[in-house]
Amino acid sequence: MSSGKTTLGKKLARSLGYRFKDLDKLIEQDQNTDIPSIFAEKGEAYFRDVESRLLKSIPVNGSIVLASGGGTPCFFDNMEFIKKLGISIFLDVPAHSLAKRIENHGKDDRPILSGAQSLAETLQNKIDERRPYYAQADFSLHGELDVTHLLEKLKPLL
Ligand SMILES: Nc1ncnc2c1ncn2[C@@H]1O[C@H](COP(=O)(O)OP(=O)(O)OP(=O)(O)O)[C@@H](O)[C@H]1O
Ligand SMILES: O=C(O)C1=C[C@@H](O)[C@@H](O)[C@H](O)C1
Ligand SMILES: [Mg+2]
Repeated sequence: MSSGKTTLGKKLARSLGYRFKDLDKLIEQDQNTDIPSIFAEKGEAYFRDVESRLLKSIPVNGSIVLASGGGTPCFFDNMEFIKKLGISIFLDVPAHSLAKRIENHGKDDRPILSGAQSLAETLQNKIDERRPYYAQADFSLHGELDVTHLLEKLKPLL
């Protein structure tokens, strides 16, 4: 949820000479519609099934940088699969910064946040609930650094 997966993922892919894939985009292409419509028309359980199926269609060790969805690691055995896929990175950004990024973005395109009374509080609750999954990533980075510094921190780890 605005932690910077797409921004960093694209730059990282370019610097490694890998392809970049975004799981949310793959889902929208597969379903021929956008994510809010999938949630509204088919429900979250359906979305999570599609998300897991498409995650598992990514080739292991395929020279790909994949940006997952914000909830991807937290359902089914997805995190186990992600760990088999390659190196996993958790971009750890505090809830108040995520809330600012989402407010600036201005579009209500995240069904799991829509209608939230306090964006920062809802994000904090989600992060608390999901941290046990995110914490299984091979590396955690403080995602508030600018993207150039994030890349510098990452490159020696890969
Ligand atoms: N390292 C960073 N520091 C500050 N702002 C950033 C950073 N990385 C990304 N952003 C900004 O945060 C917003 C979300 O970035 P991005 O789309 O890369 O996140 P995401 O994790 O892919 O989000 P989503 O959950 O929508 O897929 C954008 O406005 C982007 O410019
Ligand atoms: O955090 C989540 O559960 C989500 C994040 C987005 O990337 C999308 O995958 C979808 O909106 C759900
Ligand atoms: Mg993204």
